[in-house]
Amino acid sequence: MPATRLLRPLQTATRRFSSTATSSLPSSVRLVEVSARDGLQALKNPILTTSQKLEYLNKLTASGLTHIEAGSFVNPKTIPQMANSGSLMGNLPAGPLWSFLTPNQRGLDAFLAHNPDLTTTEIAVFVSATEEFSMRNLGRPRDKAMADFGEVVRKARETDVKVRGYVSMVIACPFSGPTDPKEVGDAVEKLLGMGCYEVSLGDTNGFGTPKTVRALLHHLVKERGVSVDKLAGHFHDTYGMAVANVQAAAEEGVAVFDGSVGGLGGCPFAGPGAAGNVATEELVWLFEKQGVKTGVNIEKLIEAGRFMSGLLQRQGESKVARALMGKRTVTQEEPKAKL
Ligand SMILES: CC(C)(COP(=O)([O-])OP(=O)([O-])OC[C@H]1O[C@@H](n2cnc3c(N)ncnc32)[C@H](O)[C@@H]1OP(=O)([O-])[O-])[C@@H](O)C(=O)NCCC(=O)NCCSC(=O)C[C@@](C)(O)CC(=O)[O-]
Repeated sequence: MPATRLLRPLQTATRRFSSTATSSLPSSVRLVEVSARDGLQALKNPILTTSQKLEYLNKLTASGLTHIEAGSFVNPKTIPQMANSGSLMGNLPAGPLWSFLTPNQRGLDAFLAHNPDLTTTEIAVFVSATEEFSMRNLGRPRDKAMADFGEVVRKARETDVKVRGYVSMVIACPFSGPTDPKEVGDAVEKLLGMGCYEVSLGDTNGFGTPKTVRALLHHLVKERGVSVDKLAGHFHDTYGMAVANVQAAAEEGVAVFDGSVGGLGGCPFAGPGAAGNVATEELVWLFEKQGVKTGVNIEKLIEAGRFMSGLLQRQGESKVARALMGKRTVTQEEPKAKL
């Protein structure tokens, strides 16, 4: 067969792929930085002081991030790293929206007791799509957790507190296997119905693949009519699939993604080996290289990651940060590329 005939289908396929991939991505995304909560919560030591955390949060703010989870009002005996979350309030830098995880009414009361500026702070509530993880993470069955959070959100909304929602184990659960997308849909609808402005879909153990992520979003958006504007992606990178899953979700219309600088973290109740979120550096690189605006300066973000690595005395997991710090990406055009 002549070479031109062999090339033609390939060129057509490439054209089709490029136009689909770029046209279906949003023009900008909002990144929600969770390293100061999800990233740190599993670490028993070193426990970071309030001033160390504030210095880190200032560096994150300087990078241009506009939405940052700063801490949680949870049991300090099980999550000692979050015990000083309240002391951050009042000293948070101007600019971002600051989020605090609250597991119950007591968490909301503690949040309010620290006189938060309600124009720049919010709480986040969290449920599980699976019964087993609900018991481990919240000590309550799903129905009870949802009913309790219904009251928390009602009271929060009465006092004009914005509430973000999370659903964990949206793809699969290490304790019960694959998650039925209908369970996720039920939880998402209940959280939105009670007054959460957005629900972040937690692939807590990183079991997702682009195929399962697309199937979940298809169920939520196409079959149940959930507005994609109300959804965020929260992908852990346990199996190295998080970037691929983010790309798939973005192509399905999701435009809000949680990330953790340096890929720090993991839920302490999600079983052994639960890894951190997709590194925020990877999110910035992935999107900016495809012309999708993040508003984040990657060099300043990497500087924040270096600072955190120094505090924790451990290397970050971000390949992008490592490449840019070590200038391993050197190609003909890369050194001149503006990031
Ligand atoms: C789940 C509860 C609240 C059970 O709290 P409970 O139902 O109230 O249970 P309890 O009454 O048996 O209380 C247990 C202990 O927690 C204390 N307590 C209770 N509530 C509070 C509070 N608000 N602030 C401070 N202390 C609290 C309470 O005082 C008691 O202390 P003790 O008497 O044993 O000394 C508690 O065990 C807890 O705070 N656990 C930590 C949960 C947590 O932080 N999980 C990780 C975050 S979720 C996550 O990472 C997933 C996510 C969001 O990232 C998305 C994803 O990746 O999928």
